[in-house]
Amino acid sequence: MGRYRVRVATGNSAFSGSNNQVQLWLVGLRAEVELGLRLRPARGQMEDFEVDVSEDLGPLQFVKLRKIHLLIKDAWFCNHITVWVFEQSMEEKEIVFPCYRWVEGDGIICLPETTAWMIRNESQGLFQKHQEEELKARRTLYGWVSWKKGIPLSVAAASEKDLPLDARFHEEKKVDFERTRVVGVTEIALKRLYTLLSSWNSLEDFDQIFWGGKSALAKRVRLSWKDDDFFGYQFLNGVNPTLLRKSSSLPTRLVIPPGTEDLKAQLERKLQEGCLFEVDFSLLAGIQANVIQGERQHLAAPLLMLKMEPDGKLLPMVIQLQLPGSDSPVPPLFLPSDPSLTWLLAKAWVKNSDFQLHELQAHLLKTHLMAEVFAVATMRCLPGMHPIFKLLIPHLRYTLEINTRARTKLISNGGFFDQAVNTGGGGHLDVLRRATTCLTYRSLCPPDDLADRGLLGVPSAFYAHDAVRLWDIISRYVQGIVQLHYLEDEVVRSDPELQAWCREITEIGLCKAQERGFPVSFQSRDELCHFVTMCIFTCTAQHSAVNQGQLDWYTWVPNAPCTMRQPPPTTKDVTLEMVMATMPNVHQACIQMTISWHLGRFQPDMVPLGHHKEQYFSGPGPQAVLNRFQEDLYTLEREIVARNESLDLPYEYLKPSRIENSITI
Ligand SMILES: CCCCC[C@H](O)/C=C/C=C\C=C\C=C\[C@@H](O)[C@@H](O)CCCC(=O)O
Ligand SMILES: [Fe+2]
Repeated sequence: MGRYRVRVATGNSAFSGSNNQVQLWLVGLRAEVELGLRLRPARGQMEDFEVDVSEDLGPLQFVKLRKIHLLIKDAWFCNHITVWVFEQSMEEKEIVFPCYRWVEGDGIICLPETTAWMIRNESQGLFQKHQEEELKARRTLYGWVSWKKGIPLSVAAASEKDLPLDARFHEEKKVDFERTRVVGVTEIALKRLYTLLSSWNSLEDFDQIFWGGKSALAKRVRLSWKDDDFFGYQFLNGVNPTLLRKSSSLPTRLVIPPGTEDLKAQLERKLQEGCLFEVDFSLLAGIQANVIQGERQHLAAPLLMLKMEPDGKLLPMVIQLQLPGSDSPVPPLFLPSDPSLTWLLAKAWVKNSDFQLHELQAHLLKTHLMAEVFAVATMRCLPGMHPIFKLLIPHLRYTLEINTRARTKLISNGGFFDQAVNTGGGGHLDVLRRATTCLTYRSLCPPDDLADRGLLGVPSAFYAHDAVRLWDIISRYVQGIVQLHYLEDEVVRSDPELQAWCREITEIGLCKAQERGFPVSFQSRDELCHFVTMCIFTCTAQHSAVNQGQLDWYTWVPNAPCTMRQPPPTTKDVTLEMVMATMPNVHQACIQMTISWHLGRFQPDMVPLGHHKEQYFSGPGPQAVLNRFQEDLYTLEREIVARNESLDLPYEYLKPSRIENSITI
């Protein structure tokens, strides 16, 4: 018995309130009571009321709530329920019941109090029963499907409309996304009209469509894209810093034609000096090129060799556009000393190939689709009261919807890839399949990946430096939360939901990825922390590193052509006509600009890394860990700002204030 003050907190997004009435119960260890209230929750409001309860409820464990509709069902977004207990001669005690979900229909929702997982064994099995019922319902809502064979599984939803309401964009995000899409389509139409009668036979003609959404750096790209150091810089700190690696030997595919022995000597000298680097696009070899409006597109599978200069500049040394074949002549090597248009076209082929592997491997597969596997497995295996659910859920916001939209708008039949990209038309799916076969756990963990690629400690590798710093900060945050809940390794080993989550990701979502280093169980807190750090890093920092740069590096189309309309050159005689006949046509270029702007622009409702408002945890321990996380991020922010002040090209993508807390675009 006692007096209780109850606070009902409703979400702030549009339509979060409800005209339906809400009924509440308090459930204690010894009894439960229906509060007899009928409130209509208002958007953005916290509504308090007090009740006297005659029964002895015992320690509160759940709040149950139900929305009652007479005529119209009006979904309610409940943030949380907070209860203060005033008991005889005891100070008031605050108990929080997190929700952060839509309450639909008229079923009863059960909210466990925030520390439930810690006391789950002292609750006469009530929490266990609740968890089982919750996961049974979640497995019905979140199903797996193989969208295309050979790539990670996705959420079972033919379009975003099929997703559960809790996985959907909130109104503000949806309106902004749709508005931007309409602006983009309109911009394409206007640019097509504007260029209907214009020439398209010089590289400057791309200026005719270079308006609309673009960044200051995009304008710099337009001026500097032909420069070799600007070209090399992008493999370290551009939109795709994931392919560059330090050479440990001359690549076997690099067949040196007769008469270019001095080139071989230069390469060997740089190799000996430890400053030879390479980017190998062999993954594209043999991929079927797209046919766009009846016009066959073309693909290459380049190898780029670069040298790291003492001043930190990365300069291209040689480009081989195709793999040598036993029954074909030795492929020509393109050099900086070649005629300028020849060398420019060779570099354009490298950047077109980089566009394919960036968007399909680095961006879609290694961030979006990985995050989707984490999201579906989390919803299917981890109950809301589980500490790893609470740790991860803020970093999974909106990902299922943006990925479902990608499958219906970008990589779908007739989508962006089919319309304007030379791997479109099915080749893009083969690239995804090949990339999936070489998707290793190590490649998703920067300390391992950058060590394997020889990029640790390289002064001008700003992505590498910032990625390792962020990994360490996120790792400390994860360890802080894990150590509060798992007091020894045995608790990890004996957590059935956690072990099921791990298996669901590796064996189901990633299609038996244990052969590629992914775990099928966690034997220690360290193993758990490493994996969860990888999840959060992938959903936040890594996506930021490969997403934001689309606006800067892809809107000046010649710098990263989305398609190539003529075959790669096989001689050094390249004319401007050949270059313009190869580069994307006006329509393809307009689509590239629009998509790059749509996907790379700053999201108006973005939540910066570590600054989600939802409070899934309570008590001083988790709050102290989160506070430390935010402090560490702020320290890194200041470090990056200071470093960037001395740079001609500041590297901004891993500034914590610019990293979104989940993958939403
Ligand atoms: C290929 C890599 C993409 C990674 C995922 C991406 O970030 C997800 C995006 C999801 C949906 C994007 C839709 C964009 C739609 C409009 O910009 C587009 O329709 C504009 C005009 C182009 C066209 O379709 O005609
Ligand atoms: Fe993205």
